[in-house]
Amino acid sequence: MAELLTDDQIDQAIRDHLPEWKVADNALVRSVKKETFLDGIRLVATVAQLAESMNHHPDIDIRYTTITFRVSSHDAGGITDDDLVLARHIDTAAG
Ligand SMILES: C[C@H](O)[C@H](O)[C@H]1CNC2=NC(N)=NC(=O)C2=N1
Repeated sequence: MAELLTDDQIDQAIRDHLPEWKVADNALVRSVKKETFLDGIRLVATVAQLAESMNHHPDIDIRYTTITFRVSSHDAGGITDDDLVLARHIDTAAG
């Protein structure tokens, strides 16, 4: 199981690599606004494949064309490197 990151490590990672993300309730959170509902669903499907390949899964909230991803390591009870990696993959998929 990946090690929990410190608040400073998380803040540094957001500053350096994940500027679209914020920390809320011990998780990384980002919303993505797509042009259409189906564009959003396609993004969800892409992220789902990535998550399965990593065996690390985001919480996903779908509201019309806005998709919100919430990423944390359930087993570790907070934010780990696995979450940073998944967040980077989500950014790539989101375009
Ligand atoms: C049994 C299975 O490998 C675990 O439950 C995996 C599944 N996906 C997961 N996803 C996330 N975000 N955190 C986990 O701790 C986690 N654990």
